[in-house]
This record gives sequence, structure tokens and C-alpha cells, in this order.
Amino acid sequence: MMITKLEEKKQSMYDTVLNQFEKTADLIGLNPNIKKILSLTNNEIIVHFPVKMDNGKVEIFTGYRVQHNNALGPYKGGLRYHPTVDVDAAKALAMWMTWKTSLAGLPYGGAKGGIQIDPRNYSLGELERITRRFTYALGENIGPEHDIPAPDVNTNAQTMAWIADTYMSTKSPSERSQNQHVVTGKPVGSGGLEGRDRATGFGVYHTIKLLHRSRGETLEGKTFIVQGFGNVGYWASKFLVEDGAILLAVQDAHATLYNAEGISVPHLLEHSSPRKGSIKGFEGAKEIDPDEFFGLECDILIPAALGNQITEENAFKIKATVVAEGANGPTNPEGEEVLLSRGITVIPDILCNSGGVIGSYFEWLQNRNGELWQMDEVLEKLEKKLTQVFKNVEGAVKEKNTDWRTAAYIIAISRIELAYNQRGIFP
Ligand SMILES: NC(=O)C1=CN([C@@H]2O[C@H](COP(=O)(O)OP(=O)(O)OC[C@H]3O[C@@H](n4cnc5c(N)ncnc54)[C@H](O)[C@@H]3O)[C@@H](O)[C@H]2O)C=CC1
Ligand SMILES: O=C(O)CCC(=O)C(=O)O
Repeated sequence: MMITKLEEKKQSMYDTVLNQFEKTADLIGLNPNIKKILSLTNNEIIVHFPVKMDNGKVEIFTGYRVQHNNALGPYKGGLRYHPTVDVDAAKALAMWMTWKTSLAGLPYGGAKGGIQIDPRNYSLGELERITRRFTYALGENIGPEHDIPAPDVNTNAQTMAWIADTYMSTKSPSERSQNQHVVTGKPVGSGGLEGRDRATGFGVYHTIKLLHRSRGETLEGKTFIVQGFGNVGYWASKFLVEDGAILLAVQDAHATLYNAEGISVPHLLEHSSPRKGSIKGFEGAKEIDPDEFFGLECDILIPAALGNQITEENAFKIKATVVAEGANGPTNPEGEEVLLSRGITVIPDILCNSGGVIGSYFEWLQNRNGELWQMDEVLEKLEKKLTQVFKNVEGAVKEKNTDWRTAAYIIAISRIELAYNQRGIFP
């Protein structure tokens, strides 16, 4: 059977995470029974649900929620609205969440899901109805102590507010407020956490900064390029530029921009916001061929869009000496081999973008305890936690004389193995 380009891409995302897991499992001699459990996902939920469109016609949508593992706590992970969402993509992304929450030392497991749509084709009212129907269809497969979604590609605080409202409306009046933490990443004012919006981008910036600090360098004058100018790409760029780095190029789904003098982050945001996030047409940079992007001269490359972007086909072109994975799974194993053989440091996704889920954990605690945390308090706690996680991985890199991803996986998988062993399931 012929495999289309899109299918090839999806297949290899799941292959990527399994390859990364198996490599580390073999390295640490993971208990074979635990390896079997972690190689599979616990639950793969697929729902089909009808929604009335603005023109009065009914469309049927397909939504996914894959729950990989909950040995360390409730399932946690984002919801993505994108044409590439399917069960394989959700399985891969759910596994990454399990490793990420474990590495960060959070009391969570891993899940991911979404709907296979291009949200640009729908009005705001349609997106609200799609989201509410999806929430009903998921029913008790999500819950504040069971599986807690959050924003991901093409979903945001508004999407989370609709989910929380719909889920809470299924509860009796006296139970409603106890269910607000069914999702995180909500708007501030509806149970959201001050600073959750910037938490992932802040984490990307902070891990880059810590890596440079450990080498006796600062970010002043360092050049960087970023793929994706959404939540993660924008906030990471903003923090980096505020710390003296220079943004040379940005690529999104519609255009690739370059300016050797540096691109203004606030001006680019101002340009893109009213255009459904597109950077196309920005006058403060010239548009270049998308194929030139990865080969641009720079110090730091931040993939902050989709998976499988850095492969054996383009890794040899990359000039950056640091690749900071804002996205989940942006580098496939063959691409990573090329990068490592060329001495390029890869800050792996499960460390680099973990600021988001750490921020979500703070929001969950805030809701559970009926508290309201302030921005400075949140950023201080986030920085402290990220620094601790970074130092743990740095320690493992040195101790095991290995790359950053393997070091991060060793910590993440060993923690889950310990939990299973402590419970005496596989003595
Ligand atoms: N939002 C969050 O808190 C977290 C997000 N992530 C990951 O970060 C990545 C980006 O997520 P968000 O910024 O939230 O999404 P977003 O929806 O806010 O932005 C996505 C960006 O990627 C661009 N993009 C889409 N397809 C592209 C393509 N083929 N080539 C180049 N650019 C493309 C879009 O134009 C947009 O600029 C995803 O991999 C997501 O899983 C990871 C941790 C947390
Ligand atoms: O904030 C969260 O719960 C998860 C965010 C997410 O989807 C991710 O880290 O990839």
C-alpha cells in the first residue's frame, strides 16, 4: 500500500518516542515487565460527535484522548486542534507527557489528545460548539483527579474556559466549584494562573540561559532563529530578546522571515495577532524561501511548532550550536544522531518545554486549595523548579557521560520504575 507523505510523518512520530524510550530502557536495564507496560498506552479514546455549523448543517468531528500511564498520578497533557491529530500522534505525544511530568517530579502521568480539524476553517461560535460537544463526548474520561487537559497547538485559554464550563455544568451545583481544575491554562479570572500563558516560553528561555551559564556565557549578542510564532515561539523570543539575544529569523505555517539586524518581537506580535497568528506580510523583515530556514547562520535554533521537523534530511545544514526543543518531538532519532555527531547540544523537549506543565501544576494546586497566586510568586517558583530539573539533568549528563536527552530519559524512566517497585508489583 502506498504511504502518503503525511502518514509517513505521523508514523515516525510514534516511532521516534518508542525509539527514545527503548534506547534508555536498554541502557538502564529497565525491568522487562515495566518496559512492557510503558511501551503501550493505557487507554486510547476516540469519539465521534455531531455539531451544528453556522449554515445549519451538521458536521461530524473526530476527537482523541490517549492516556499513556498514570503510575505517578492523574493523566496530564494538552489538547491540539490540527489536521495531523490522530491516534498515533496522540499516543506519541501522550508518552512524551509521561516522561516530562516524571522528569519534572510532578505527581502526574501522561496524556494528550485533540480534534482532527483546521480551526481556521471555523468561526469562533463553531469552535465553541465543537469544544463543548467534544467535552460532553469525553464525559468522565477527563476529570480533575483523573485526566487534566491543557492548551497545545491551536488551543488556548478560551478553549480551556469552554471545557471547564461544560464539564462543570454536568455536576450538581454544590460540586461545580470543586471541578474547576479539570483543565489548566484557563483565563485569569476563571480560575487560570497568572503567568501560565508565558510559562512554556519562559522555560525554553530559562533552560537556554542555564546552559549558557554553565559554559560561562551570557545570552548578550547571541543570535537565534525560531520555528513557530505561537504561544511557545512568541514568549521564548520575547524573554530571549529582553536578555540581549537577537532574533534573526522566524518561520510559521505561512511564511519564513529574516532580518540580519534583528526582528522586533513586539512589532511582529502586533502584526500577526489580528491575522489569526500569521507572520506573513510583516514589513520589519524580508520573506525568504522556507527551505533556507534551518541552514541560517545563528547560535541557537528553537523549533517551536510541530514534530519531526529536524531529520536526517536537514540536520547536516544546521549552523546553530544549540537546538532548544520548544516543540514536542521536533527531532527524529536519525536527525539527532547527525546533530550529536556534529557536536550540537540538543536541550530535549521533555526538559526544554516543561515550564508549561509545571505552570499547569501550579494552577491545579491553586484551584484545589482555593488560592490566588500572584505573577511574581509564580515566576519565582517556576524558575526555581526549572533550575532544579535542569541541574538534575546536567548532573546525569556528566555522571553518565551522555547526551542531554538520554540523561533526561534516564531520570524520568527510573522514577517510574521506582514507583512500580516500591508498590511491590514487580519485585
Ligand atoms: N502551549 C504550551 O503550553 C505547550 C506547547 N508545547 C509544544 O510547543 C509547540 C507549539 O505549541 P504552541 O505554541 O502552543 O502552539 P500555537 O498554536 O500557539 O502555535 C503554533 C505555531 O506553529 C506554527 N506552525 C504550524 N505548522 C507549521 C509548519 N508546518 N511549519 C512552521 N510553523 C508551523 C504556527 O503557524 C504557529 O505559529 C507544539 O509542539 C506543542 O506541543 C509544549 C509544551 C507546552
Ligand atoms: O500544561 C499541561 O498540562 C501540558 C502542556 C502540554 O501539552 C505539553 O507540555 O506538551
